[in-house]
Amino acid sequence: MRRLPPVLLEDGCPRELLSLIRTILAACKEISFRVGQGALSGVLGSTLDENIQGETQKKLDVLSNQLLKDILLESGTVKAIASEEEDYTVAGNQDAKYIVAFDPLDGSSNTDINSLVGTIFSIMEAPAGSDAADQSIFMQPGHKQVAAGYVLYGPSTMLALTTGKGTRMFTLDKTQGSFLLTEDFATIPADTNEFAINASNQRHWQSAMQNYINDLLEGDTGPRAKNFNMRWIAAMVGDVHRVLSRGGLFTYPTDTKDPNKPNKLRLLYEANPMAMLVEQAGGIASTGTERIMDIQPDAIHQRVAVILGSKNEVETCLGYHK
Ligand SMILES: O=P(O)(O)OC[C@H]1O[C@](O)(COP(=O)(O)O)[C@@H](O)[C@@H]1O
Ligand SMILES: [Mg+2]
Ligand SMILES: [Mg+2]
Repeated sequence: MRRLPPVLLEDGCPRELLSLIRTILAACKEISFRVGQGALSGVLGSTLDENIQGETQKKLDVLSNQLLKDILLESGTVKAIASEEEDYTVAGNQDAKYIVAFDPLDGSSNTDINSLVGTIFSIMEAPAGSDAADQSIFMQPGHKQVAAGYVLYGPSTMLALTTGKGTRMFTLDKTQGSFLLTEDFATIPADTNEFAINASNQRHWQSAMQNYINDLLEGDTGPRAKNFNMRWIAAMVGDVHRVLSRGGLFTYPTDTKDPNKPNKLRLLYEANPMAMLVEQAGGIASTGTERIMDIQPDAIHQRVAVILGSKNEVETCLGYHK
């Protein structure tokens, strides 16, 4: 089985970008080890702190963030970082070419139940001549990403990665510490009979999503004339992994549950990297009204509605939003 560096070099991936990706993966291997140790690691449970978004930080959120931040900044491979767990961006090496936005631990409510979690990352070039300390260097639409990926800490630790040449899956061989290529070009089937949504929010959804989900639930006796299955992992990284593996529609739509927070998922380090992975595997990623990767961000922790996955099913869902 092939290791990651030769696979990426063959694609024409610049050495500086490869080096940055390997640095991120070095931190992820450490996170994988700590997550795998579970209760033995002493880092299950919550801290007494909240992040800038008002969410209680899990000990593993803080640890994962610290590992990624320290390794990235010490390596000199990155000009600046933005993280879910950092209030503001953090300046790195002024001379480095790339900037990285990451969700150090996605699905952190799953940590205490030994269920799926992962790290999501998005890499862009810093604008020429920009200042590493300038927060606005991250205000670029997702189509500017040069690479995106996640590491899923599941029964096996897997990396899904794209540098714009398709989406590939690697599996961490823990006996030698290398990510080995296990699926060359992931392809999301255009049709599906599986969807993922947190249905407990149903009464707060907008009418378009209400109508779409109602029609799915009516199964073969309704307008869709087929039965659908539902899954919800409560970790976007796990739900998107399933979509990349066997298709499906995943959505976290706009809702009115909390008027100050109409959307849940964050654009820079959740929606954009997942959108790039999904599009590179033949799927679609939209807010309901626009392509996620065309959104011009205006804040580091900006949130967006997400509807992604199998092309034909997402298009059907988008039809309800017109
Ligand atoms: O609590 P809910 O409504 O099930 O939300 C789950 C969603 O929240 C998230 O866990 C948010 O990510 P974090 O754990 O990084 O804050 C998504 O991964 C997931 O899709
Ligand atoms: Mg997350
Ligand atoms: Mg997180």
